Amino acid sequence: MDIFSTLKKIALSEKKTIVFPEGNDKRVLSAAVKLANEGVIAAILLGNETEIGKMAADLKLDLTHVKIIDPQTYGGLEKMVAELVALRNGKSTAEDAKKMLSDVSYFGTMLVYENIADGMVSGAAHSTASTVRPALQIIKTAAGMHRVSGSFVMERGEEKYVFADCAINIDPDATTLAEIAYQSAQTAKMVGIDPKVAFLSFSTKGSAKGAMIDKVVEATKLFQEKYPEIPADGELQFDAAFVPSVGQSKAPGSKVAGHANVFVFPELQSGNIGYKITQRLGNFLAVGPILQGIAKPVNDLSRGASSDDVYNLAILTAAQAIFKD
Ligand SMILES: CC(C)(COP(=O)(O)OP(=O)(O)OC[C@H]1O[C@@H](n2cnc3c(N)ncnc32)[C@H](O)[C@@H]1OP(=O)(O)O)[C@@H](O)C(=O)NCCC(=O)NCCS
Ligand SMILES: CC(=O)OP(=O)(O)O
Repeated sequence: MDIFSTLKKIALSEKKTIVFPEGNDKRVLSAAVKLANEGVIAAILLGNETEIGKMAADLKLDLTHVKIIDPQTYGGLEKMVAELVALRNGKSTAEDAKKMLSDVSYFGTMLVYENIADGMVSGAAHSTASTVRPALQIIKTAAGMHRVSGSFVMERGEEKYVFADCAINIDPDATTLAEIAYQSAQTAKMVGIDPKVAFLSFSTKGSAKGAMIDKVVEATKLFQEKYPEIPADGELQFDAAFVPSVGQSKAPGSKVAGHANVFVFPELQSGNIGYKITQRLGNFLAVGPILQGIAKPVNDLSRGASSDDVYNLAILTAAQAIFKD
């Protein structure tokens, strides 16, 4: 069974509420309505009811099963402002908080914070930075985690992989890289992949030298010390990590080289470029960025996302909410 059919079964077992701040985006509206009509989630759309109603009529969508909240007329706004001020702990005044909440990303994130929604999916029309910053400030990291990161689940037929960090940490240090690898291994387990983690580089086992490679070697060592139960190796070039014959020749004796399924990129440029090449040239389904290491599920979309991508990411978000309980 493909990953998303499995996750959909999980999501159907306990209906979670997902908020979609971009309620007036056609891709988001279609996906949210479809999921709500199928009974997979309870959907909250943010936006103006009349505008969303018109769009739904044009798209011939039935809004019976979705809830629309208009942030402009929301009755709980004063309470939300007070909560946000308290949460920001001296960093934002009531005036700042009101301004922040006029941004749907902040408003939606606060609905998750207040447990009105179990998770949020946004980013089809907003940059990753503006989607994710509220989550970092309000929801914060999960217990024991220090940084939130962003992975993609890549799927093509029977081939299933996790790529990270493709979205958040611009130039992680070795400690953060090791934490990203742990979070990615957890994401892999959630989607039914038995993780084998490769710390990627342009060097395999000392074939090149320099500070960039030292960081990857250090991250691998930290990870292996902390999580000896999860197979991991580095530094590995992608071919050594992925192709069994190349892995054997470049990293003989490695249990991971040639068989990796969780790919940890050394920094964000390679991670973001790497997933987009795999998606666009390799025709892989790319679902994410999935925020990892965060206390509650909030997930971002690429602005290039299709309605199917929104649909899949919302299913994954609902499954994350179930796993967290
Ligand atoms: C994610 C990102 C927006 C955060 O940047 P930022 O808002 O400038 O970060 P700041 O340093 O101002 O931090 C804002 C808050 O988030 C927290 N934060 C930042 N990065 C974090 C991370 N990776 N994990 C957890 N918390 C983080 C900070 O601690 C801070 O919290 P505070 O306000 O309570 O003190 C930034 O790292 C970024 O732009 N990343 C790349 C996004 C991108 O373009 N990706 C490519 C497309 S997917
Ligand atoms: C994940 C990602 O690259 O997002 P966007 O395409 O919106 O920048």
